[in-house]
Amino acid sequence: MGSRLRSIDWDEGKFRFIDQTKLPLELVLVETEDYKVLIDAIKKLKIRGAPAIGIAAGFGIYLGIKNFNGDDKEKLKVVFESVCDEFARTRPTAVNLFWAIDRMRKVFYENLHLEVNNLKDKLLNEALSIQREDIQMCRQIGLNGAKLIPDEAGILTHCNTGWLATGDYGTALGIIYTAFEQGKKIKVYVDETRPLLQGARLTTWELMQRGIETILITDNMSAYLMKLGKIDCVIVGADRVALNGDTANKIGTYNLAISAKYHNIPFYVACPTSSIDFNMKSGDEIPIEERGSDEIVEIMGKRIAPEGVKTFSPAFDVTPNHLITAIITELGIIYPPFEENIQKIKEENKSHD
Ligand SMILES: CSC[C@@H](O)[C@@H](O)C(=O)COP(=O)(O)O
Repeated sequence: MGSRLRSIDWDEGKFRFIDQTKLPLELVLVETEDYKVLIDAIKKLKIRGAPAIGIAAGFGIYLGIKNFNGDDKEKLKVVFESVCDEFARTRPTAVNLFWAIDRMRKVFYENLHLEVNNLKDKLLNEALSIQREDIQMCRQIGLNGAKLIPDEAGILTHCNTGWLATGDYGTALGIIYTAFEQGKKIKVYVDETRPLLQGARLTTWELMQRGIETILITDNMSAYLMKLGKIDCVIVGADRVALNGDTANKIGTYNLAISAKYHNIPFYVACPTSSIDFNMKSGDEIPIEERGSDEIVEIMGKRIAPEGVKTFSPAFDVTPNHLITAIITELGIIYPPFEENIQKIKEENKSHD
């Protein structure tokens, strides 16, 4: 473990994570060598946030084959593929999960000729690289995006995109942290983010620990705050960005983008390039996760709606590209026309393969 607490980490042969469902009331650390614990943690949002899910899947796939005995490669392939499938079925929207699974698969098949223990080592190294690269990408996103934050800005953010949701630092929150470290006096308005309250529980907790001025609002207050002139920019994260810039993020992001456009306020998306789905032409193709009715009819386990009420609970929405001012990545700030400029990033990515 490094000197600073991370939401997910690899510590002397064990995977360790903060159970985010318990925050901010309790800081519970879970240590495991069982990949099934990670599958359950991702499904239940104990580990959450697109980059964090991808990193967890990398380590989880390694743990899933770590105890494989013998040298029967055909059997090993079957176990490996079934573990990958289990991770792929946890949550459908964040592309970082599938990106990480693809990276683990590539390393597995490229090294299948090796002795099984060496192959396992290669997989662990790849998981560690995914984690290390995410931390570097977040740091760079922070530096790139902080340039867009004016001094004394009122910033509105949604859901949680901080160190809890990533390898470290965060994406949208990483930008806020960097601007703050640069001495900018900022105020951050945090949407509570129903149904699971990632804003109220997690983002406020992170920001207040850093001493940043934090103002919690309920999700239905944002348009009014914009009208009052309190918001200079909106910054959110992303679970999947399509080639044309359409962006899936936590449900409620689309409302914010519409309100921001109406009030002429810049609307920024911050994400690593691992959140860009270079195979998806537009946001219409992005699979949107639907979650159980319990998350709507209850708040923190307490029932608030009548028994038998029907619910609809999409976990994400898609913000169309024309509502987005810029997409801030580790490789730089992408402005419209997104189609053309994301294509350029794709070419750059290919040359790194
Ligand atoms: C850096 S995290 C970016 C996104 O994953 C985040 O904004 C978000 O929508 C998370 O949703 P969650 O359902 O909490 O995993």
